[in-house]
Amino acid sequence: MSHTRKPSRSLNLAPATRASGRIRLPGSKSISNRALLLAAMCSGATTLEGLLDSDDTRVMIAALRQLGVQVDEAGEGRVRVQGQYPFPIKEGTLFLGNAGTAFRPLTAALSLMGGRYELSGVPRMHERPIGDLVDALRTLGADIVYLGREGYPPLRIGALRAMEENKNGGAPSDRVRVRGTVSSQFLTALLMAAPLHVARTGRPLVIEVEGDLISRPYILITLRLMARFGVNVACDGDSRFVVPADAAYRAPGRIAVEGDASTASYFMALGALGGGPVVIDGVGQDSIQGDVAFADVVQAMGATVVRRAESIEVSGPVVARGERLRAFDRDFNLIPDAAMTAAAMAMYADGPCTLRNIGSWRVKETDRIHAMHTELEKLGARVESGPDWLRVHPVTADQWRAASIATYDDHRMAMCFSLAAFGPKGVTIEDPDCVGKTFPGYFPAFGDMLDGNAGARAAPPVITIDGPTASGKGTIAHRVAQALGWSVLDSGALYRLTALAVQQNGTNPDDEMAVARVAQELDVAFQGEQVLLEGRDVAALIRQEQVGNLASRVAAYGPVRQALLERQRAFRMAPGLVADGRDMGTVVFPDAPLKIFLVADVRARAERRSKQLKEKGFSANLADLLESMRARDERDRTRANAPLVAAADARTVDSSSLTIDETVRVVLDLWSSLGFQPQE
Ligand SMILES: Nc1ncnc2c1ncn2[C@@H]1O[C@H](COP(=O)(O)OP(=O)(O)OP(=O)(O)O)[C@@H](O)[C@H]1O
Ligand SMILES: Nc1ccn([C@@H]2O[C@H](COP(=O)(O)O)[C@@H](O)[C@H]2O)c(=O)n1
Repeated sequence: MSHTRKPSRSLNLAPATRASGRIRLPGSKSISNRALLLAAMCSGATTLEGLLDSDDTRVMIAALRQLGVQVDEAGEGRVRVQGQYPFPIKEGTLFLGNAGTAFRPLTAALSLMGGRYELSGVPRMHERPIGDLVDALRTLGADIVYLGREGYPPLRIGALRAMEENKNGGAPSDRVRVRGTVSSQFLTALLMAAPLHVARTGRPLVIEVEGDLISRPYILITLRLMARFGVNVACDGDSRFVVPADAAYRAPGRIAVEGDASTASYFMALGALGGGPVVIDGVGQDSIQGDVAFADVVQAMGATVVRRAESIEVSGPVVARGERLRAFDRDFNLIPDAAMTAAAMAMYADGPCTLRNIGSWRVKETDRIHAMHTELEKLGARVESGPDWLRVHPVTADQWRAASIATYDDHRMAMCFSLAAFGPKGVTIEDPDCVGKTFPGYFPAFGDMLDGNAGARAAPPVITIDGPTASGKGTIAHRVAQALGWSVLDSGALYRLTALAVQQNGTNPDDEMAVARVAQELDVAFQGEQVLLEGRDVAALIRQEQVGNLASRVAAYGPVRQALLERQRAFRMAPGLVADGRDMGTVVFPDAPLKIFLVADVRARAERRSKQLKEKGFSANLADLLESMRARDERDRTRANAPLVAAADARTVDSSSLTIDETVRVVLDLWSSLGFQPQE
C-alpha cells in the first residue's frame, strides 16, 4: 500500500533579470502546527488567526478532528479550536503524510494521554528516525511499538503503563533524557506533551538534553507558545528544562500566527538577487522565529536590509547583469531550513560558499545535502559535500546549463531552485506542486515579483467554477475550456469515483481512513469522454444520483480531501485550466485569477438534472431529485472540511434564466476583462 503523493507536471521558469514587489507571507508552519496541538490540549476555546493553509497544517487539523477535537473554520486563515483533554476518541489509525511537525508532537501527546493508536505516514516519513523520542517517552510510561523498522515510524501506541508497573521498577520517571543532535522536534514534542505527564504524577518533570541541541530557535518557538498557553518552563541553558508540577494548558483566547520566516528566505533572496526592493510583510525584527536571522545572511552577502517590527525589506545587486554576491563560510546549525536558500544563492557569489553544521539536512523531507549537491551540479555548479557540510562554487555565465530540477517531494527544493531563474538559461522545476506542504501559492507569488510581472508565466492560469449540484458547472467548464483551448478538471468526478470504488470493493463508507486509502490509491484515467476506473469505463455509472450522494458523504472526510488534493492540482498545465467543483476557488486553486460561483434556482437545477439523467438512460423522479439535491447541497454547505462557499473574491453568476451559450459568454467576458495575455 502506497500513500505517496503523485508527482505532477513540471514548470518552466524563463530567465529573469529583476525582482521587486511586496508579499504578505503565509502563516508560519512551525507556529501553526504547534498552536493547533496546544489549543487542542487545553481547556477552553482558542481562535487561531493567520493560520497557514498547507498540506502539513491540513494533516494536523484532520488528525485532531479524527481524535474528536472540534476544529471549526472561522473565516479566511482563522480556525476555532475547542480544546479537550484527553482527546475524546481513544482509538484510531492516523495517517500523517510527511508532516514531521504533526508526527513527532502527536506521538508524544497521544502516548502520554492514554489510548490506542496507529500512526503512519508516507514512505519518506518511515525513513525519518524517531527512536530518540520513543525511548524518552517509554521512560515516562508510554507503550510504543515499531510496526516496521526499529527506530522509525509507523508506530503503534498502547495504553499508558500504570504508575506502579514501570518495568524499570517504580513509578514513571520524573526525569527524562533526549538526544538533541538529530532533530529539535523530539525535544519540542516532549516539552509540549510534558504537562500531560505532570498531570498524572503531580510532580515536576525534568527534561535533559544529551549532546549539542540543534536548531535551538525552534525550541524557543515551542517555549514561547507554551507560555502563551499558560505553561512556563524553566530552562538551564540548552541542556535542562523543568516543567512545573502545576503545569496545565489554558486557552489564551486568541493567537495571531506570524508569517513563515523560512518562506521569507526565498523572498529575501529575490530582493538580494534581482535588485529589489522586495518588502516582506508578516515577519520582522520582533519575530519569534529563528529563520528571521536569514536577513543577516543576505546582508553579509551584500544585500541592503531594512528591518521593521513586522516587515523586512531587501534590495541587492542585479546578478543577471553580472553583479555578484559576497561568498560566505558559515555555521547554519541554528537556521537549517533557510540555509538551503543560501546554498542556491551561492551560485551567484564571487567565490566558493561553505555551509557548515547542516547534518540535520540528511533526515529532513529528503536527504537535502545529497539532493542539493546533485541538482546544483545539473545547473553547472561545482559542488563538494560531506556528512554535515556543503560547498558550492559559483557558476560563471559560460558554465550555466539548462536543467530540469528534481525536487524529491521536498517543498524547499522546489522553492530554492526557483532562484535559478536568474541564470541565463532559465530552469525547469519538476513536480512544483510539492510546495503545497507550506506555501501552495508560492510560484504565482514568485512570478508576480519578476521583471515587472512574470506571474502569468510562472503558473498557468486557472478559472475555477464552484457551485451547488447541477448548476451547470461541468457543462460551462467544458465549453469555456474549449473556447480557450485549455484543459478541464471535473473534480466532482474524483469524489464520485472514490464513492463508486468504495461501493464496488465493499469498503465501509463510515470508515474515514479506509475511504481515504481508497481515494489515495484510485487508479483512474480521463480519456476524452471516457472515465476509466481500473481500466473500465465508468463515465455513465458515476453519474447516477446515488453515487453523487455517496460522493457527497465521503467528500466530507478531511483525509479523503487531503488524498485527492494534489491529484487535482496536477491538472494545472499550460496554457490554462478550467476547474469545476465545490472548493476549487477556496482550497485547491486559491490563487486562480478568475473564480466563478455558479448558482441556479433549485427547481431549475432539478429539472435540468432530470432531463440529463433521462438522456443518459436512467430513470428520474423530479420530487425525489429535488429532495436529494437539497440534502446534498445542505451537506456540502455545512461540512467542516472545505464547505461549499463562494471564495471571497469569486464572481457569482446566476444561470437560472440563462441558456448555456449565455452563461459561457458571461464567463468568457469576465476572463477577457481581466486582460490576461495568452501564454507562449
Ligand atoms: N444555463 C443552462 N441552461 C439550461 N441547462 C443547463 C444550463 N447549464 C447547464 N445545463 C444543463 O444542466 C444539466 C446539469 O449540468 P452539469 O452536469 O454541467 O451541472 P454540474 O453543476 O456540473 O452538476 P454536478 O455538480 O452535479 O456535477 C446538464 O444537462 C446541462 O446541459
Ligand atoms: N471539489 C469538489 C467536487 C465535488 N465534491 C463532492 O462530490 C460530490 C459530487 O460532485 P459533483 O460535482 O460531480 O456533483 C458533491 O456533492 C460534493 O460533495 C466536493 O466535495 N468537492
